[in-house]
Amino acid sequence: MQSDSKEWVLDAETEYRFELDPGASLAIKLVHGQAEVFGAELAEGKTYLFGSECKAAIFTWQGCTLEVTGHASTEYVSDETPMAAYANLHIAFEQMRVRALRVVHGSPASDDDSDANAEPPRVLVLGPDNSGKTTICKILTNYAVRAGQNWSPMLVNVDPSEGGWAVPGAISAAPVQSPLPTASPANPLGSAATSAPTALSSNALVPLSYWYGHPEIKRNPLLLDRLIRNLGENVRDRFDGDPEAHTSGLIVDTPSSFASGPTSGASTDSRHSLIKACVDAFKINVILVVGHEKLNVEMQRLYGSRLTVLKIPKSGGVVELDLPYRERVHNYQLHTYMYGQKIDPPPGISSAILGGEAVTDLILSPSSSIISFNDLTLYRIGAESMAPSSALPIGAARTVSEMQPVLVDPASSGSGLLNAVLALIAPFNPDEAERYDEEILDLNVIGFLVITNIDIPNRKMTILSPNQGSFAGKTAVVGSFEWQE
Ligand SMILES: Nc1ncnc2c1ncn2[C@@H]1O[C@H](COP(=O)(O)OP(=O)(O)OP(=O)(O)O)[C@@H](O)[C@H]1O
Repeated sequence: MQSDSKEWVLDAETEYRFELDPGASLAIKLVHGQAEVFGAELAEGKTYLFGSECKAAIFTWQGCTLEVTGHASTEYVSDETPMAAYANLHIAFEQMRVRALRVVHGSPASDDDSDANAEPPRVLVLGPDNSGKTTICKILTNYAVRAGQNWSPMLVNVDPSEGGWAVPGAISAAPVQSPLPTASPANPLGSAATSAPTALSSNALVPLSYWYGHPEIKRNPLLLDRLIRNLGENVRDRFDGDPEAHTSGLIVDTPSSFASGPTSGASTDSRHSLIKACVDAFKINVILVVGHEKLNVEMQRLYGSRLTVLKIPKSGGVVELDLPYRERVHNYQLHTYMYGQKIDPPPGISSAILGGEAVTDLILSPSSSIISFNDLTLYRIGAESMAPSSALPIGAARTVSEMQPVLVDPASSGSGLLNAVLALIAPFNPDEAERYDEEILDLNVIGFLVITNIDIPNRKMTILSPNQGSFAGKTAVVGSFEWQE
């Protein structure tokens, strides 16, 4: 054992919780027994690295011994966890999947009458700030993937402040085939292949993303509503073409502002319409409300008659994340998107794995290219600062609607493009007759860029992107995220 390592012996159904300071890393080895990090099992004898201010827990059902090296700013063992309740939920969802698969295979109906309308679980997770929504989505997804039935549940993230697999500002969906690791808040849902084809990560996901561009939903709820519906339509298309994949179901992680209006500045109306957008778009049949009595009552009233609304316990381990922390996480996410993930192991640890991969496999080298202003067409959606429609005097019309794509001229000094994060958008419909004004809102993202320099006299700008390629003729959309190395 390393001299600065500590051994933790965990009883059955307890968890070791830790929090890391900026720059600190932690190496955890499962010495023996069984253990998992948010539903993903650890392999005995392997060392797992955590960094970038990660806050997480290693839970054990049967008991285990962990060897922990490095410095955690907070670490303790808790025997009060809601894991049994989450596991019961998983069992209920598993039964729904099995029943749905039986119907797809045309197997004879069992005694169970409900086979007639057997639907896989399509779950919406709601809850206030720091209730552990993302963690619950991850645990339920990981349990499904581990069930040994070849399930690949669709995990959907409609929280634009979170980033998920892409960069913050995007909402996305991906079918998950292998357990999602936890190593850093830079990729809370595991790593995606979008960042670069050279990312040889064996378990990289291929998410479908749409670009909202802002952290807060109140900025443009109409736009978010439309993007959620677009994402839902895409997911449904995928399911229609593959009824077996459909039986794995889906799990949707939402922003806290769907649950708690006043603090987030989101009106009750826009909260409710965004929840409804999710329920419609993903044909939700189960709503999970994490530890919030009032919201549970509200959801029961609105949806209780036609779908299952369940209140589930919040874990005492969930850490309150303040605004400066969230901003640092946005930076980690963008850095990871461009450069891959690098966590220096604590002294004395030479071989370790990061989220299931060898550390060196996760390093990328982005490309910086100078392009002409004419190469890339840039848009912003809606006017730059816009009061919600409801705040306009009655009868007043906007000159620019929330949904209108507005061309951005890099040559204008107030373009706000320096250091801006841009989403590169899939090509427009090649058939001119099929084109329409707001088409750009319905196109998915094919990559993200950052403008690192603007040279107005020479009409050129420098673009940082994960991989090389030409931008000529492409379209990108700017939001309110900025990033500087
Ligand atoms: N049992 C636990 N022990 C230690 N840390 C935990 C535990 N559960 C969750 N966390 C950590 O707490 C933080 C908040 O959790 P999570 O992101 O799941 O909450 P959320 O409700 O999705 O947050 P948001 O307010 O961003 O919507 C994360 O850093 C997560 O890793």
